[in-house]
Amino acid sequence: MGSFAAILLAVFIMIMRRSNLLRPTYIWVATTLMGMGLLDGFHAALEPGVAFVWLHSIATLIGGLTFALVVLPERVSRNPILQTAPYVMATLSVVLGISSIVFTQWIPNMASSGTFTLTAELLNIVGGAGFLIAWFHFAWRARIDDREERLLLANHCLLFGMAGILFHFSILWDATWWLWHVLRLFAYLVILWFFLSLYNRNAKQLHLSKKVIDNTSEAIVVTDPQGKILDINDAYAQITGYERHELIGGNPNISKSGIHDDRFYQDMWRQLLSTGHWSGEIWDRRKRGEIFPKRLTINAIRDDRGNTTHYVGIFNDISEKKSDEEKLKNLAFYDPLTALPNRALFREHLEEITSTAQRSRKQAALMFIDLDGFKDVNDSLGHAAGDSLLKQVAQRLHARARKSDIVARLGGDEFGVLVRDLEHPEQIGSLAEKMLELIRSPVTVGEQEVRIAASIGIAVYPDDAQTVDDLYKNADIAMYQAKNSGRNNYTFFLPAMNTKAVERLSLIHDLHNAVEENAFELYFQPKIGLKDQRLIGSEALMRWPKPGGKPIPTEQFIPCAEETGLIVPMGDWVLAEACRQTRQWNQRFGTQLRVAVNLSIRQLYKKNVVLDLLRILEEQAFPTRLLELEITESLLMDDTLVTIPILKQLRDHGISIALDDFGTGYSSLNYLKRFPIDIIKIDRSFIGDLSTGSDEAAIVRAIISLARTLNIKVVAEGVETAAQLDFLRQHQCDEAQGYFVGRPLPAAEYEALIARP
Ligand SMILES: Nc1nc2c(ncn2[C@@H]2O[C@H](COP(=O)(O)O[C@H]3[C@@H](O)[C@H](n4cnc5c(=O)[nH]c(N)nc54)O[C@@H]3COP(=O)(O)O)[C@@H](O)[C@H]2O)c(=O)[nH]1
Repeated sequence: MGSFAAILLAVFIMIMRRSNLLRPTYIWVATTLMGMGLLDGFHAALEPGVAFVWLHSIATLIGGLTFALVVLPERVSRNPILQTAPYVMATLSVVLGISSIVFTQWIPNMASSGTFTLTAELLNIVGGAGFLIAWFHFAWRARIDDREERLLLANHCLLFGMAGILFHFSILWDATWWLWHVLRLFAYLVILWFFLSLYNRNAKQLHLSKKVIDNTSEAIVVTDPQGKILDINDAYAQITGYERHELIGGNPNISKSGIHDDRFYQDMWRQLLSTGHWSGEIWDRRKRGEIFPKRLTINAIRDDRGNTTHYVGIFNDISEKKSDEEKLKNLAFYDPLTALPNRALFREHLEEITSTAQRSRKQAALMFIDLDGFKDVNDSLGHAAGDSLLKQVAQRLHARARKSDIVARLGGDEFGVLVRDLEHPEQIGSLAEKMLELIRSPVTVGEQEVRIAASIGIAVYPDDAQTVDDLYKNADIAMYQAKNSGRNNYTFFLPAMNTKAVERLSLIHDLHNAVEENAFELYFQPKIGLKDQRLIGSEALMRWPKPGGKPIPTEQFIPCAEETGLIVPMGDWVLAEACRQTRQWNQRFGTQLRVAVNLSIRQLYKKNVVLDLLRILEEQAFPTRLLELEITESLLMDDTLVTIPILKQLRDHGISIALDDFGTGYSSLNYLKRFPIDIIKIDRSFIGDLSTGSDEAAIVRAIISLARTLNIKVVAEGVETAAQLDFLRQHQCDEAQGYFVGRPLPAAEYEALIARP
């Protein structure tokens, strides 16, 4: 019965081995058991007698020797010749078993006169010793790993080993005969238990692995060496869109996208065959036709002899990752508002274009476009309006450029256009003209129509600069030149501009420092009432003294402060200081002197401008009725929808609004009645020649008379002579200001003037 069980077990083990449920070393155990079982079983086909002893004895010898081989160090037992040992032993067992039945006469007599022969004893002792060595090996190894498994094997070997040692006594008494049989039976049962528990454990593990594979989010496919699909997991079906039955037996190339050429797949197979591994990104096609990227790893599964038995492919759908990467790339290289390339990408293009232009000997041009008045739109209509304006300008520029040109947003209200393959620099001039025209045409922002302009600077490669940095710098310089020469135009870079640009940069730098260090001074230019020629107040004028040098002219630093926006903090300081000083004088001298302060467009377009101005007045305890704010004609006309309500509010609080440089701008007397203006300051260019019959005299007379009808006060600027003053008094001009009346004076000197009786 034991031997029958052993043969069954051996077959069972072989099956388990084939389905990879057992580790390779158990093939030794399986073949040994089969050999022993066969030999033990063959004795059933023989007459009771000596053959029994012979078959049992060689079964013990073969079993013991085979098990003993297990103890050999792995590097020895891996020897190909030794690998065949279990098969040799099993074959030997079959041959010996059959020949023992056929040639019974050859079976050596192994028992006589109630004892075993020496040969029989030796066969059993050697076999038993082999088992005991294996027992010791398994018991020892059980301390290190796979404790339960090895202990069962150890017990099995111990039982067979004891049976071998007890063999000598089995013939002596019935009890030892039974004991010998029971030991061998138990040995078979222990090994049966061992394999059953092993099978159970492995089956559970396999089940678990299958579950893990099926539930993993990565797609897994198993193929045979020829690439035929043997199995897939759920994720594979889900990602590819194919049903399981559509794939099993087929080839994974069913999902080929057609994006990769044959060479790609040939390289993949070459690497797979040589290294057993391939990993990379590949585009495949889902069942419904959609192409998707995946990160694929293929591994070859090899048997003990190194032959590939399967390929396992594992992949992730990386569409999302790819789109995230794309988004990141967009963030890094594209402006999110306008979707145009940003400064970084523009620079890359510039570098690439300049290098190709170098090779092809063609020219390339860089245009820097800076919007004029954008900040004012932003400040007055809000950032959403500013954004909408930028988007529309971007669209217009993009639509106008050629496909080969690059239009980019370089930051804020600054755009760049890169024109490649320039045949003649003149063609860039007409492009700039068209761009200016596009920017100039009205833009609808929300409910409102806005008009802006731009200044364009152009630098040509390689004529104007040989490096990208220099090209940038020179286009920038040209752009500032365009701004300085009146805006809304374009300027080509000229080498002479470089010096001016350096001066300008140094002025901006110094201006920043001056604002931080509060390095400005306030001068006061007296104004008199023409009726009684008494001092009625002053115009506060900013001065920037240079330590150890000449003061920096206002015409130089005021425009620069306007451009950089520094005029806002500077203007706030002027207002506060003018009010503080005038209040002090009024308190000290019991006067009601007024003060006029220039208001820049930047200040006017500042958010909360009214509240900020009122706060400053309150802080300085200065009455609003004594303050005049001077604005220029062009500022008033720039965006009447914005400026008029602000001026009205200021006026409602008692502040007078004076229209400065009157006559130099739009000069339409018609608008005067519509706008909230209290004072007109006739520009000094009209005061120069007031001789009888001159045009200027006629204009001045007309202005005074119109202002009277509109109930607007008139101040004449730039009065330099007594004759001019007389003329103005005769024609009932209200007030006068100019060098004849008094030059702009430092506070102390102006104070002396007030104190004069
Ligand atoms: N936003 C601000 N602008 C300011 C401020 N301070 C000055 N300015 C503006 O700078 C421009 C030049 O001003 P400035 O050099 O101070 O010249 C003023 C006077 O000195 C000059 N003036 C006065 N009388 C005469 C004269 O008889 N002849 C003559 N040739 N020049 C004279 O005129 C300037 C004042 O002009 P206006 O402002 O138009 O009344 C100038 O535009 C200033 O506005 C500031 O704090 N903020």
